Amino acid sequence: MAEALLEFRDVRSGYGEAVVLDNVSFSLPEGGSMAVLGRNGVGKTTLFLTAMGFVRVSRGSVFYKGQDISKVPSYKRARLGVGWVPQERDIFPSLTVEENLIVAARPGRWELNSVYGLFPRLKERRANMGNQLSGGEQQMLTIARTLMTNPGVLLLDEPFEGLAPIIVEELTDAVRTMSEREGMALMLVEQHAEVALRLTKDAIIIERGSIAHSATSAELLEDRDTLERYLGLKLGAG
Ligand SMILES: Nc1ncnc2c1ncn2[C@@H]1O[C@H](COP(=O)(O)OP(=O)(O)OP(=O)(O)O)[C@@H](O)[C@H]1O
Repeated sequence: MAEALLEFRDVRSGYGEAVVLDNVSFSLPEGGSMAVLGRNGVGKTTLFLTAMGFVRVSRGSVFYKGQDISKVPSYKRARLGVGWVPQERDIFPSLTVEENLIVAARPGRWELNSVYGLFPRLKERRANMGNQLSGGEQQMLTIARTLMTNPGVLLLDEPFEGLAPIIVEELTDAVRTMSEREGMALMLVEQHAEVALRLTKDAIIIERGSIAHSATSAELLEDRDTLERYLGLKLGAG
């Protein structure tokens, strides 16, 4: 079995006195990819915030590459390789695309050329200012900036939300290439279960702060009952 890259062991976390996640255990292997599914407000974003250390763990532990990082501050987790792509697009509006990428850069296999290879549209726009980009291009730049930090794992929080279908297609192609061809480990929070399941190897469904179901993504895609029970989804046949 591949070694665990990011692992939650019996994690409880939340805001102040409010417990949001409880009893959460999962293991993302090197090169793995995991969809995090669940209805609104069940704790998906909180799971990422807990992995990043923005939300405190009150029980259990978070491990990265075998190291207990439960008490490691967020900036150090980022430096260790936990790469967070927040829901809010995170770019510098008054820098060009290329400057946005360069300021994020840390040594590793992801550098300007390889990132432009993944996002040709950003190469075309490399001299444009951040604030001259469309929403979809800003989202690409947000992901690309995190890649430039050469993380060990990417945590993508609803990266396709509110984007035009054509852009979603470009972005899903990039995520697939990253994951399947480049072996980049990632976790993906996504409202559209079908999109997420087609991009990942494994999936967990969160319900009221705990993992209600876990399966391979391929299995879950076929498991209409489970998708309907936890996500209220009625997928068409095939
Ligand atoms: N800063 C905060 N302080 C207190 N409670 C919060 C805070 N952020 C989120 N919560 C609560 O934590 C719970 C889980 O929220 P979270 O954003 O993790 O859910 P989610 O599954 O990502 O939902 P969505 O799909 O709507 O983004 C919700 O009940 C929410 O109200």
